[in-house]
Amino acid sequence: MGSVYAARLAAAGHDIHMLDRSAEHMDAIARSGLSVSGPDGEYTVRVRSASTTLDVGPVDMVVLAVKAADVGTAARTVAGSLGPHTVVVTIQNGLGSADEVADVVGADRLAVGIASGFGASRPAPGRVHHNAMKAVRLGAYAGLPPELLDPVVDAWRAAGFATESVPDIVAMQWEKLICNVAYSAPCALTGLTVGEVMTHPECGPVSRSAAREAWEVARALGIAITVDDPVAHVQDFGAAMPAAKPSALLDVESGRVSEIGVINGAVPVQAARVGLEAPVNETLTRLVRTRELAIPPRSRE
Ligand SMILES: NC(=O)C1=CN([C@@H]2O[C@H](COP(=O)(O)OP(=O)(O)OC[C@H]3O[C@@H](n4cnc5c(N)ncnc54)[C@H](OP(=O)(O)O)[C@@H]3O)[C@@H](O)[C@H]2O)C=CC1
Ligand SMILES: CC(C)(CO)C(=O)C(=O)O
Repeated sequence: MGSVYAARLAAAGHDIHMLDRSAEHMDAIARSGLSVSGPDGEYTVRVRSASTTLDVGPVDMVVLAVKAADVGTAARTVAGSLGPHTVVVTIQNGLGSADEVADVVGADRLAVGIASGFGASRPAPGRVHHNAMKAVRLGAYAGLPPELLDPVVDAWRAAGFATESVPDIVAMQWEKLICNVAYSAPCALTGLTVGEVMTHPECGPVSRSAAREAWEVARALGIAITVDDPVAHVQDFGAAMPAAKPSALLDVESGRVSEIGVINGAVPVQAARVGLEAPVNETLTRLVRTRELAIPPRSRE
């Protein structure tokens, strides 16, 4: 996802410095540019730098596009690039990442993003693919003033993202969480794509129950989600990218630990806060973790 963001922002004329711990990906980009294929065809862009280390003074915006387990380390890594007016945008699925980033970079410079309907993957070093590109919603975590948030929103919009500034980031996160719980664990457990889960006679009902359950928990918590029908909500989401494999499935396929704990696993934790249970998401989470326990310890670090 970081490569998709970088490519579009670079194509819109921004100076982009990319940091990733994959030397192969960074070297390929530094050598031949970053190639993107997606709903609007294929293109290759040049970025200012692509490296496994970051040596850039204060920048206007830092985007953290790592998995939930890595946000703390990533936030500490970019400390040298933060000036008094640098906005940090952190974009993860699931719940809890923004709190961790706020502790490191400070709550008042933080914007929280939710990216929806991309289905992104990295087929080869220097190349990324995304199935669709529905929206990037951004909002202030706490005290980020509009004079710092608004130019960030404008820049994402001008780069071609359907970007909306959102006042209630918690509702935004739950609206996406309902979609993710429908596909993350069901796909990770079965190997099915998003579209296959939607129409599957056995797995489809499980996926819809997971979404319904998350929706009920959000309502019990008093979160101001604007979703009236959770099943229609997740079907609209899935219909835009039937061929996509959620990152939880990509992780399981490549022997990595997924974000299941902050996606399906977040639902029972949040349910307990209001005295509820969430057995569908709890069971799905335990089954994904069972698969993950078969991963050799080094990949789990
Ligand atoms: N993929 C998708 O379609 C979508 C994903 N999301 C969310 O976006 C977030 C990112 O997902 P995604 O792009 O798929 O994740 P990936 O794992 O594909 O990309 C993250 C990259 O960041 C690298 N990285 C992690 N920590 C550091 C660090 N400290 N310093 C430098 N590089 C680091 C990782 O390296 P390494 O491989 O070594 O770990 C990896 O190359 C997740 O929360 C995901 O749920 C949201 C919408 C769509
Ligand atoms: C593909 C999926 C379902 C998970 O990575 C996703 O979150 C998105 O593209 O919005």
